[in-house]
Amino acid sequence: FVKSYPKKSYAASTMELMKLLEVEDELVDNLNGYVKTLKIKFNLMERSLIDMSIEHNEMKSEYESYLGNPLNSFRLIHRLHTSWRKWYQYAIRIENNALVHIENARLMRKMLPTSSDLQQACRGIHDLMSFYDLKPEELAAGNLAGHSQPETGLTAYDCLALGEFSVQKRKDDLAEAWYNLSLNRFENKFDKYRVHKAWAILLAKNKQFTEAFHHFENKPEEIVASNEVIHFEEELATKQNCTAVVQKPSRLHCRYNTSTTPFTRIAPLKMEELSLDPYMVVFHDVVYDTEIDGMLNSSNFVLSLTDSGQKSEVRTSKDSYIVDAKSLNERVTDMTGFSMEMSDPFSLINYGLGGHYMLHYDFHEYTNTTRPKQGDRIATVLFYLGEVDSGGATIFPKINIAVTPKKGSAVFWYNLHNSGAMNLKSLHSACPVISGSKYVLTKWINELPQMFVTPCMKDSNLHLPQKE
Ligand SMILES: O=C(O)CCC(=O)C(=O)O
Ligand SMILES: [Fe+2]
Repeated sequence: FVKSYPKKSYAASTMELMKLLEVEDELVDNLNGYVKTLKIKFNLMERSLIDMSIEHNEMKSEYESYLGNPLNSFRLIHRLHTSWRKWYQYAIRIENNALVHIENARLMRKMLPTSSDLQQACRGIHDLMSFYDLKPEELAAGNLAGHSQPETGLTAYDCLALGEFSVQKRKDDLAEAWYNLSLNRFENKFDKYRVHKAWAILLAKNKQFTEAFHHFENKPEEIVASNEVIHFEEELATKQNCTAVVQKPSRLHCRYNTSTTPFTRIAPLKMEELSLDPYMVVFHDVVYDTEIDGMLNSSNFVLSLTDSGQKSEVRTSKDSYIVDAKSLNERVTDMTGFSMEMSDPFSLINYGLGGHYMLHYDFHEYTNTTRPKQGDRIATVLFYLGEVDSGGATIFPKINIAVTPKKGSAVFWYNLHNSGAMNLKSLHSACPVISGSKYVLTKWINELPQMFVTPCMKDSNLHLPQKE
C-alpha cells in the first residue's frame, strides 16, 4: 500500500523535508520486503545445491563402488533428469510477492524528489558555501563552519552531483574540487571513470585538452571509447601537430608535373608528394604575386574585411567569395586534371591573430536524400596567398602531416576514396596563427564533373559515402 503526499518543493522547508523522511521509511520497507522474498528463494536454492554437491562429491571420490550399486546409478539419472527441470523452473519463476514490493516502490516515484528539488538542494549548499566561505573539502568531511560531524560527511555521489551543479553555474574551480572529492571516495573503477569523464569534458570545454586527456588514461578496458574520447584524441593530436616545431620530412618525392594538361608541358609545376592515403601534394610557386596582389586588393575582398566578420567557434576568420577566377580555375585543372564545372567558387579566408579553423572534413556526409547532383567534395585545393611568420599550419592529425603556409604554394588532397566513400584520414584543421596574417584560397572540387576526367573514378558509380 502506498500513501500519497501532496507534493511540494522539498528543499523549501523543514516541514516538507520531514515528509521525505516518511517517504524514505516506506521505500526502505518496500525494498526490505523485496530482499526478504529473494532471500527465501536464495536460501532454498542454496540448501538444495549443498545437498546435491554432497552427494556428487561422494560419488566422485568412490565412483566405481558408487555406480556399481544400481540404485545409485538410477538415482543419478533420475536426479539429473528431474532436478534440472525443477531448478530451471524455480530460477525463472517470478516471485509475485517480490513484484508487489517493486511495484510499490515504483509508485512511490511521484513522491520522490525531482531533479528540480535536487537542483534547489545543490543551490542551498552553494549559498551556504558562499555566505560562510566554506570549502568543498570541509563540507564533504561533514565540517560545517567549525561544527565537525564526520558522520554527516558527503558520499562520492553527493560530491559528483555538487560538481555537476558547479559546472552549470560556471564555477569551474569548485567543480574540479568536487570532482576530486568524489574521485577519492569512489572505489569502483567504473564509478571513478564517470567522474573522470565529467572532469575531462569540463577541461575540454576550457580547451585544456592535454589535461582532459589525462583523465582517460585509466579508462577501464571494458568501456568502449566514446565519441568524447575520440574527439579528445583528435584534439590532442591537433595540438601536438600544431606545436611540433619540425615538419616531418616527406618520404615521398618531388618532381615536375609536365603531363596533366598541355599547359603543364610548357610550364611544368613543381610538385612535392606528401601522402598516398589520402593522396596529397604540395605545388610550389603555383600562384603568382601579381595574381595574389590582385585578389587581396580587390574591392570586394577589402570591403568584406571591414564588416563585422564571422564569429564562430569553428572558424575564427573572415572570408568572402571570389567570383571571377577563370585563370585560377584553369590552374586547378592543370594541377589536378579535374574539371572545374559545377565546382564551388573559390573561398578566400583571412585569419588574424589566433585565427584558426577547428578539425573538420571538407566532405558533407551527404545521405541518399540530401546528396546534390554535383556529388560530394572529392578533393580540395588550398592556395597560400601570404607568408605566416609563425603558426597557421594546415594539419592532418590522422596522418601526422603539417603543411606550413608558403606564399604562392598550394596543397591538394583527396577527401573521398576512389569508391566515393569518405576518407576519414582527410580530417584537418588550421592551427592558430601566432604572428603574421594568413590568407588562403580554397577550392572544393565536386565529384560528378570528374566522371569522364579521371580514370580513378571508373569503379565508383558515385557510391554514397560511408564511414569506415
Ligand atoms: O586554412 C587552412 O589551413 C585550412 C582551410 C580549410 O580547411 C578549408 O578551407 O576547408
Ligand atoms: Fe577544410
